[in-house]
Amino acid sequence: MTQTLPAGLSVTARVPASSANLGPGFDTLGMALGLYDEISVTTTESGLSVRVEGEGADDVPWGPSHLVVRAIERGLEAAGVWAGGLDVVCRNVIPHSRGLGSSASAAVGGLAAANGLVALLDPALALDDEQMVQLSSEFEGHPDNAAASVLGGAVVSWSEDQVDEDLPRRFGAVRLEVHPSIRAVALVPEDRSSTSHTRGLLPELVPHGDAAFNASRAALAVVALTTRPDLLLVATEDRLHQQQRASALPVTTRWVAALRERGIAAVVSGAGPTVLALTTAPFPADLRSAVEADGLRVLDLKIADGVRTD
Ligand SMILES: Nc1ncnc2c1ncn2[C@@H]1O[C@H](COP(=O)(O)OP(=O)(O)OP(=O)(O)O)[C@@H](O)[C@H]1O
Ligand SMILES: N[C@@H](CCO)C(=O)O
Repeated sequence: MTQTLPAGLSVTARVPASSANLGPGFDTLGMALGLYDEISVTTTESGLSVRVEGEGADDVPWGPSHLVVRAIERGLEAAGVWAGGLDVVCRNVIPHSRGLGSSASAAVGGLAAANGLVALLDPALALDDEQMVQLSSEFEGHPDNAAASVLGGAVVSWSEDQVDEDLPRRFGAVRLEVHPSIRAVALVPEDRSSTSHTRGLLPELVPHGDAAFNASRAALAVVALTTRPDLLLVATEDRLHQQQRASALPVTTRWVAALRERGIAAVVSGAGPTVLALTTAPFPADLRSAVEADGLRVLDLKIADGVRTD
């Protein structure tokens, strides 16, 4: 039986950005980064009001097609709960289309806000982390980003083959506790890049040798991230997607190579164009100046916990 949320309930979800792939873990590894969007939702008697502040405010629709609104509705539907009306305020900090998982954060934030409202009505109806990973990955399509924003830390995520087209694909993820000495630095270009465009550059088939190369590095990445940060440079090597996307990401490719030459474990963040550097030492001042002079922002970011609501 559908239950109705009374007007006047409010929640705020604080959802981290994420970086997918981490080099060799294409469509699998991810990490939550301490750059947060905030989504406040209040139930009303009727109607929908949407306000967006900050990143993307001029680009995203302020109505029912807004990603966050669709995710809130999906979250309420999954819990079997209905709202007469909603007042939604998005305070966005995560840059859009830069490889920092903004669309997954929007999906996770909307679902978490809905879940927070559901919990106020009846905690027994609220979704657990496993269901949040499933729904957000289904909704957005990239479990490596979505699971990182749900669970925090670093994640190993996976999707199962879809055996029945009438049933949703199944997704799963586990959180890894990142070694406390590892810090993340994001080099964020001004230019945007579309995930669907750079995915289109990937070949249908890959050589067996390259697949084996990446399997070893992805497995090693789990070790390096959790207990052996000294192995990060070798553990972040990739042969499956970064070079294949290089023609669309010339600035990114140049900085990944320059940082790696200096011994810093740099990778393309998600589908780019951001560069993610994982390091146990402070980011060198000369490199920081050179990157900034090239027009990229340099962000020192914490490895974040997952989405929170209050
Ligand atoms: N907070 C948001 N609110 C509404 N729409 C959003 C929000 N964040 C992202 N989007 C939508 O998602 C698009 C970006 O998705 P895309 O997958 O290309 O990049 P990304 O998620 O930022 O990066 P990546 O998936 O490579 O890490 C934006 O252009 C916008 O349409
Ligand atoms: N694994 C996905 C992440 C997109 O954010 C890709 O690289 O296309």
